Amino acid sequence: ATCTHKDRNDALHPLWQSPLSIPGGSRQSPINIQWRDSIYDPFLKPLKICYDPTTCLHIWNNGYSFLVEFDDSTDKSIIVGGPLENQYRLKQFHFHWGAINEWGSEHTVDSKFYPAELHLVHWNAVVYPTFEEAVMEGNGLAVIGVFLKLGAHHEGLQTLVDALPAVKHKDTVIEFDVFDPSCLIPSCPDYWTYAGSLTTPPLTESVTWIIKKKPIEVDENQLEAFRMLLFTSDGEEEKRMVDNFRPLQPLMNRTVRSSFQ
Ligand SMILES: CCCCNCC(=O)NCCc1ccc(S(N)(=O)=O)cc1
Ligand SMILES: [Zn+2]
Repeated sequence: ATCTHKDRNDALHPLWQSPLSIPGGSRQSPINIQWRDSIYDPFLKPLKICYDPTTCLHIWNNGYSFLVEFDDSTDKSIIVGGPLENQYRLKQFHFHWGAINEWGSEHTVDSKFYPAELHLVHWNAVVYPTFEEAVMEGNGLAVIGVFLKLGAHHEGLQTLVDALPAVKHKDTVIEFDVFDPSCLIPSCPDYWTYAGSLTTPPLTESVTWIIKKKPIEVDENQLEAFRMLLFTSDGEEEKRMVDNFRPLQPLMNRTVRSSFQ
């Protein structure tokens, strides 16, 4: 039988077979953001993003997505402000996407899916000695989510897309030594924020989510380039890396705040 819309997540990749959420999980991600239910918080500060492009290290295919990893041994690439009490160090960014443009993002806005979503992952090195420890703590991580929509060609993304054939298979890596991820973040300062979790194992409830209101535009060829990556290693039966997003999780007792009216 072919995968229907409902089954696609459960059948395609065991990782995303969700037991709804982890037992006892009260702040799981992703969620649907109902725009009219979000609450404007005038005390939210603007988010300050200061990245040093030379901290970029490499791109690797970890079998779930492709990650661009950064040297997080100093405070050279950080974010501060917004809903955050401390500054957070950039560790990596990655994407989630669909097999077709109708779906692919992890978060939805008023139940609308985008074809893809970018996650910029930061950790609280002020309070915790390592990323691994921060992953286990309620205020350990801050992830900026940016929606991708089908539209104009994205120049900045293209340098990344050009490198993807070199990381087609799981566990392949390529050096990538200068890239400024700010070029992937919309200039509009508006965002939603809520307390959530990692959307892949270990699914820990350690993430302050900062979801940008405005999407970035990418073209069809750039989305197709994501879809030619593989979940599988070289020599295994090929499985295209698509639909690597987790199903929506219950809001439970949470509010989503907005930085804008
Ligand atoms: C090499 C062994 C290290 C294990 N320890 C590393 C680890 O726990 N990593 C968790 C990584 C992760 C997962 C999901 C997101 S998302 N999609 O929520 O932004 C962000 C980051
Ligand atoms: Zn992610």
